[in-house]
Amino acid sequence: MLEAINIVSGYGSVNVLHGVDVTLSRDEVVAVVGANGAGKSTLARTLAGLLPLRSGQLRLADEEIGSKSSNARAKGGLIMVPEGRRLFAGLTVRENINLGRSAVGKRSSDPDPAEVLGDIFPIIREREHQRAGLLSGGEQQQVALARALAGRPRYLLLDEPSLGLSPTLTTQLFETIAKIRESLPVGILLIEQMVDRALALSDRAYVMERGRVVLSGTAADVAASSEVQRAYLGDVEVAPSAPDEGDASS
Ligand SMILES: Nc1ncnc2c1ncn2[C@@H]1O[C@H](COP(=O)(O)OP(=O)(O)OP(=O)(O)O)[C@@H](O)[C@H]1O
Repeated sequence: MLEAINIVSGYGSVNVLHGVDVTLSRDEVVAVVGANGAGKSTLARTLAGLLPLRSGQLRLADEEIGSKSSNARAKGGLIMVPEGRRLFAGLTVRENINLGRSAVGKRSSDPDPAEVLGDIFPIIREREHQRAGLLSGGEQQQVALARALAGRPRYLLLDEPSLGLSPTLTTQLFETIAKIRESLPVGILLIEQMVDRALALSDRAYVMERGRVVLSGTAADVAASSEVQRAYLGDVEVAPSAPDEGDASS
C-alpha cells in the first residue's frame, strides 16, 4: 500500500498541499481530479519525491519514504510518468525503454522489457528502432508508459497522460491503461482532466480543491455526486435564453 497521511508541500514560501490523505493499493486504479491549480501535480511530485515533504507521512509498503530521494522511491517501486512525457528525443524507442529499466537498477539478466511489454504496447515492436522524437504525441505517451513499466513499478503515478492528445488517441490511451491494469500487478494513481473517462476506468477517486481533498469514495459514487456532476461532468444548469428580451451585447 502507498499511503500519504496529512501531507503538506509547496513551492518557496507557499504551501500548496494543506494536509492531504491518499492511499493506493496494488490492485486498483485511483483517479485524482480537480480544477486547474487544485494541487494534483503537486501531489504527484510530492509522492514521487520531486518536491520535499514539509510535514505528514508517506509510506510505501509500511516503510517511511518521506525523506527518500525520487530515485530511491523509484527503486522501491514507486514510479511517476510526468506531464509532458519527457522522453529522450534522440534515443530510439527501445533505448528509452531500456533506460526505464536501468534507471531503477534492474539487471540485464531480467526479462527483456520490450518483449514483456510488447503485447500491451504494439508501438514497441513496430517502431523499436525509431527515434522517440519522431513519434506522434500518442505514440510518445505509449513509450513513456512503457518506459515507466520497464522499471517494474508496484505503484505508478500518471500525471495528466491525456494532455495534448486528440480524442481518438485519448480513447486509445485509456484502453491502454485498462490493459495495464489487467496484465500487471501495479496500482495506478491517475491524475486527469478528462474526468468522465478517468472515473469510468477507476475503482476509487479523490476530488481536490485548493490543495485539499474535498471528496473521495468509489469512482461511481464520486461520479454520481452533484458537485462533480456540476463542476466536471457537464451537468451545468443553464439559464433559459431569452433572445427577444434583451440586447445580447449588454
Ligand atoms: N513550480 C512551481 N512554483 C510555484 N508554484 C507552483 C509551481 N507549480 C505549481 N505551482 C502552483 O501550485 C498550485 C497547484 O498547482 P498544480 O500544478 O499542482 O495544480 P494542478 O491541480 O495539477 O493543476 P493543472 O491541472 O493546471 O496542472 C497552483 O497555484 C500553481 O500555480
